[in-house]
Amino acid sequence: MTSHLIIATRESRLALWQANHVKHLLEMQGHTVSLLGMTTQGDQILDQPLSKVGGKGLFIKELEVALADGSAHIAVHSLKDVPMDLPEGYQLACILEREDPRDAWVSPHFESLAHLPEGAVVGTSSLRRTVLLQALRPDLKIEPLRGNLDTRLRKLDEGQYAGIVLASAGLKRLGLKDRIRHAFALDTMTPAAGQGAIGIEICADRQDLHRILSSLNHLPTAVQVYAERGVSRTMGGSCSMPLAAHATLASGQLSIHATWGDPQLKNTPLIHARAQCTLDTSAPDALSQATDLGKRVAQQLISQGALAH
Ligand SMILES: NCc1[nH]cc(CCC(=O)O)c1CC(=O)O
Repeated sequence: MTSHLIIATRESRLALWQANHVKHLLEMQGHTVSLLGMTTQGDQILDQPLSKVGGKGLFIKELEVALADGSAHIAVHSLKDVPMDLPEGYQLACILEREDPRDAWVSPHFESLAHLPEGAVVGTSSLRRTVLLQALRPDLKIEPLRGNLDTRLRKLDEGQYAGIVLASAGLKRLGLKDRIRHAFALDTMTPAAGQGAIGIEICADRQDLHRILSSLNHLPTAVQVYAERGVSRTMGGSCSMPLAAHATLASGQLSIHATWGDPQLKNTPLIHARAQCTLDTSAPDALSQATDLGKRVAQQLISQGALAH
């Protein structure tokens, strides 16, 4: 049976690209789909880092209200912006195949971090990117940079920064791949949990929508990002914790690497942990096995001195 589906989305160019991508996938299955564009608090408060104004939930609350009052059926999110625990009554119905999860170095004049002069200014408001950059180049001056991708690129082009760090996935989706000087190595600029993946949220009581969306679920991506999110959940991670987690799945082995940095940005060394397990993605409990692996890696971080919230 086909349905008419309304997608709630933020109105940044990246959010609209992602919503239109989901629209297209659903239309290929015979559904008719329209978009409901919305502005969220996260889009409006631009003068402060997210870690100060209340974090990830800010980008999705208005969309959840639209789901609850029936003005939309599904909400499309960058998974990275979705809190670990959704409010009561909401669930993630599916995870789409992940784009490049790596962070990208973007700079008009400098090929890489190694080419930056002593004390150069790098733009990012992410605590994770800040501690990872400081570990690579303690001399750099990290300055805040917020706004959607176009805004951040404009600020870079105005000359306020020698370079900035952005998610490769967003740049590629918006046709801005040429702005990427190089993608950072996964083991030194480890991405945020879920980076590059798209998650679709529904009201938990809508089994009909769950069935429709389950056909869009990409299981290998789902187990990887559930493992990554397992780390964040166990650490009580939010944007106020410098936490990185990246999982890979190859030949039935799920491997994860997580990094924790001091949120006070003291020059304490980063804490790393790794773990792996064999995983049959077709097992009914594959996602909870993946989450458990993430939990295990988080406990290793904690046993080495990382502070959970
Ligand atoms: N925090 C904002 C945000 N949320 C998702 C992406 C990029 C796309 C993705 O990770 O899926 C970005 C921009 C960035 O981090 O550069």
